[in-house]
Amino acid sequence: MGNVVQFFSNMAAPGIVMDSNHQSNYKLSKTEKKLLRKQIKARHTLLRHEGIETVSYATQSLIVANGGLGNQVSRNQLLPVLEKCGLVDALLMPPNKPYSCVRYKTVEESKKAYDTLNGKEIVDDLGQKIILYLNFVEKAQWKELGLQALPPGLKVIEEIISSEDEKMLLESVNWTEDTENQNFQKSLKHRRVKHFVYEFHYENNNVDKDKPLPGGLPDICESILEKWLKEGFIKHKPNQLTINQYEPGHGIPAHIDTHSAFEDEIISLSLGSEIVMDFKHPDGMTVPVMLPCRSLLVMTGESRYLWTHGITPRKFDTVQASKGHKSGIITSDVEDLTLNKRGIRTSFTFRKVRQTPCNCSYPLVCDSQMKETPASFPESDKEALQLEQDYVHRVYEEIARHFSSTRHTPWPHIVEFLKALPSGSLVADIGCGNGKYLGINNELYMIGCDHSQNLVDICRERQYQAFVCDALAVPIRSGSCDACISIAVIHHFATAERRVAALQELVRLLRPGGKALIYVWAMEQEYKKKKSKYLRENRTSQGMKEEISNDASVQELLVKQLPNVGNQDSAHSVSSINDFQDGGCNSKNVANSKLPIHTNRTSFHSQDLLVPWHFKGNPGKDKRVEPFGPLGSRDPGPVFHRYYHVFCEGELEAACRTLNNISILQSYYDQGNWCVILQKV
Ligand SMILES: O=C(O)CCC(=O)C(=O)O
Ligand SMILES: [Fe+2]
Ligand SMILES: [Zn+2]
Repeated sequence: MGNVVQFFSNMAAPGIVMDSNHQSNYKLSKTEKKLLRKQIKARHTLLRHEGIETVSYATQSLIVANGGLGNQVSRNQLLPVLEKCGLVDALLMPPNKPYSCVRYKTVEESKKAYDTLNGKEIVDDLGQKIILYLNFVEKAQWKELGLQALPPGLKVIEEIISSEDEKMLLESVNWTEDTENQNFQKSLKHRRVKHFVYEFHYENNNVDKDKPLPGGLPDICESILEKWLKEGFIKHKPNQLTINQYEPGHGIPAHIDTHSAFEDEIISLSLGSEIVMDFKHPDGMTVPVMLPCRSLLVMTGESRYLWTHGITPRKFDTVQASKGHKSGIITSDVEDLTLNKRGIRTSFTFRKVRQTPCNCSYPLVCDSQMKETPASFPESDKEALQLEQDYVHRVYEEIARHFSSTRHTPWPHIVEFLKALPSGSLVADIGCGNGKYLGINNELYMIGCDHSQNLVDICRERQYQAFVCDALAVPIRSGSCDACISIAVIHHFATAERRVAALQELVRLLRPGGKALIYVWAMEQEYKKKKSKYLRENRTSQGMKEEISNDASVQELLVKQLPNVGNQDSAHSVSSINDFQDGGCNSKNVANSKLPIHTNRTSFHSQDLLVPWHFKGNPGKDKRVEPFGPLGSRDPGPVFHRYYHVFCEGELEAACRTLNNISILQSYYDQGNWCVILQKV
């Protein structure tokens, strides 16, 4: 039970010398052979269960199997052992994992550790003996190691009930639909459902708290729940039950159980047959989890509130072939996968109906915390900042990994600019995102910054220099940069003053003669009779296409529009935008103070708007069959909205012209963007 894996049973083995380059010049003793076998087994287990690839040549970093927090080995115990072999640069100990990762200052030191610590016995926190097995890895990196973990807060408890209880529970379900006193039962397109105590309405994903159904929980459940509570498997007693029955080929669309309807802990008992349930993070990561027959799935915290869960309608599941792997994640180890024919699965999902609004830490997916008012046009600097925080900063933080996965092709004109800079130039990328321009020209010293910590983390994982900061206050000394780039950043500032301030900040960084390249999204998506790639349908073209492919699937969004409470005259920032204009755009956007939601792949109708970011699942595989999302949309992933101010022709140039000490070297249109190259004089 629990998800801690003990890699190997303990065995008494001496610390023998094993050279990583391998030793065929002498015969291994029986004990040495056994140790070698165990060490190789550790490599396989790391790969299969954790997706960690070890390497057969010496590097600075080692994975220490069995030396992990999940094995009750504390840092205090492990570090001194490791330090006997050399200077430890870093020791990563991921939570609940039966391994850790150590990086030495030099390869010599890590080789020494490999040679002397393999098979070494240490004593864990509970006084038990643990044997360490070490293997080299390319890099010590916790983020990468974490990819194959169960969603935080998720547990699968195997064999929670006996086969007799399982039989009894299955027999207690009366699926006949005729009697009056039947609990609310429906045959949905892709499964049968029955509710107890409160009906769950799939139309609005909520329960009617004032209208409990006649009869309570089935008696047999009452006693089982009491037992689980006593044994500590669950923290509170549920008061609602949904029974789902899935024939092979049935499924349930990916969804998050409505926050406002139920408390934190949601549990589901699997009966009759095992099944694979998919958990998805809004960033796009999917974790398939095997739910064995007679196991209890416990979803709490992040796994309950932020991740969606669902069962793909299909007749076979891809499962781990290796014996002994019952519950838990299905890894993508192609050598260990097989097909498993589904049987009829009946699940008992118990939940506790919530009486007070949810105050979880995931406001972006929490219906209790959703803003009553959609974003409106800012009427003060304070409101502008709030708008940027809610509709730019927070959103990028949440979507960072998914966003990054759609940002890989650098735009040619920007590459050209960077390649033309003299070698040795110091260049700052202000709003660097995932760092896709930071490695374009190795002759430059490039440094990136972004407001999103998660995006900066991605840059650092790629070995780029990046830090978190606000583009209005960049902690770089004035006049120190030979060049700056600002790609798709300035359009996220919500007032003309703030956009100018962001431009001013770029200029401040430049030395006299230094150049800045600025890109902003254009209001005109059709220019000189040519539609931008954003408007064009071609989904396979290269270049900037990938930048918008994610948004492209989104059609009109059904977003509640509030009555217009805005005061048109007060949108003073917009009039100042219009002061900059050379013409062409009008101030339509001021007519209504609430921000319109843009329909992706269509022309813009307003300069200030919200652009949806839609988490897209795996389309072929994961067809949704019932409306499940909060807005009745087909996609279960949350939709995030990013604020944009799209620039009219001449507007960026006009904004630049308000700055002192600059000259505009070039101004052009590039695939739906207005672009300026300016120089500090
Ligand atoms: O079948 C299951 O285990 C889960 C059912 C479920 O997620 C639900 O009814 O909300
Ligand atoms: Fe659910
Ligand atoms: Zn919530």
